[in-house]
Amino acid sequence: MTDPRTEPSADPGPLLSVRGVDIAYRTGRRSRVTAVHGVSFDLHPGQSMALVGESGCGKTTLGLGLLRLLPRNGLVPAGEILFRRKDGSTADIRSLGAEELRRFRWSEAAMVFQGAMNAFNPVLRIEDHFLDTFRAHETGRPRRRAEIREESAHLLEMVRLDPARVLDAHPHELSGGMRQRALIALALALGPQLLILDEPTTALDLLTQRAIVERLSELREELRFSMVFITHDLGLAAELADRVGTMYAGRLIETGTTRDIFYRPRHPYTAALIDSVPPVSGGLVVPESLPGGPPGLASLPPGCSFAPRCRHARQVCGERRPELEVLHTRGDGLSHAAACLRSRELAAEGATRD
Ligand SMILES: Nc1ncnc2c1ncn2[C@@H]1O[C@H](COP(=O)(O)OP(=O)(O)OP(=O)(O)O)[C@@H](O)[C@H]1O
Repeated sequence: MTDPRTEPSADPGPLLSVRGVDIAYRTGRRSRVTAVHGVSFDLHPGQSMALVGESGCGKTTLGLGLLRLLPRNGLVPAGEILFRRKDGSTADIRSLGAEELRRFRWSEAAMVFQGAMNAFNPVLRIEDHFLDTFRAHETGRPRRRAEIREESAHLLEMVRLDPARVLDAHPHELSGGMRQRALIALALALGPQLLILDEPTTALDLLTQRAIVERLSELREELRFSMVFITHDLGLAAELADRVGTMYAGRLIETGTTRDIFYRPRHPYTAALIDSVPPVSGGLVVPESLPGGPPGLASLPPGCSFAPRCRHARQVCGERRPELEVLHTRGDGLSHAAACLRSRELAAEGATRD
């Protein structure tokens, strides 16, 4: 578990500032479902934020929406996604034109998806993927192929792959772990300031997962990029992130430092999520798994979406929807906030974490 950097820095403000973002999917000519509701957070340079929550809570939708990579039926009908570019100017990703967006992706922010096989073109060699990426973003005179090959080799070495073996291979000739490493190298090719990773290691065995996660952490230290890390795996979140955001039914319902979330969760859902993970070591503790499932997007309950499953819910919870409320103020977007009407009361009773 890493601690957020506390020393004062020359931080010129957030790299990414997400304000009141809604993301929806069209489901018919006149119908749509809102998969992400009013999400706001700031991500400062060099920070790593994990987004956690059960399947279907909107993590992937949020990640895709931030870089405008949603499928054709996806849209971002509300909010701002402000990003401070390398030249110091700020862009609202929501309003970038197609060409600006093309230049923005890879060079400012890149995404690594789960299942690297689908991200590669099966008929192209790995070298060709690097070549295409570099060429697509060239502004001046085209660089020589040999020069690009050398740079690609360096990127592959960075993720601990042997370029001699990998550059000339087709994606199917590599193992899952090697493909995922190659994808990370490709995502880093143009020196992005932000990397969004969606379950990048889920399909891999534990040892491979661990090696990739360790390398990612080291690279983040070396290259100082920021990271949004989408995962089901709370262990990975604890290891890779200095901040965690819990999502439930499309909303961000708690955010804080990794320490806040794991040691002092203030939303009963976060607490239940943590309790549902069996401890790696220690005695026989029966995990208190969460009863029921998240609500359907089309039939969200009034009030707090978690209330029907919450053992601490009172009548008011079913009537009034809680906003994210700051419980502990810190700079650099590291405040601890929870969207629970009873969070202070429960904390005082010691009920959210005992
Ligand atoms: N292309 C789509 N069209 C319509 N609805 C979609 C589409 N993609 C996702 N959804 C819906 O949006 C909601 C959020 O899905 P999303 O994949 O973002 O959740 P998630 O938290 O990333 O889940 P997982 O961990 O399983 O990937 C789900 O209810 C899902 O059914």
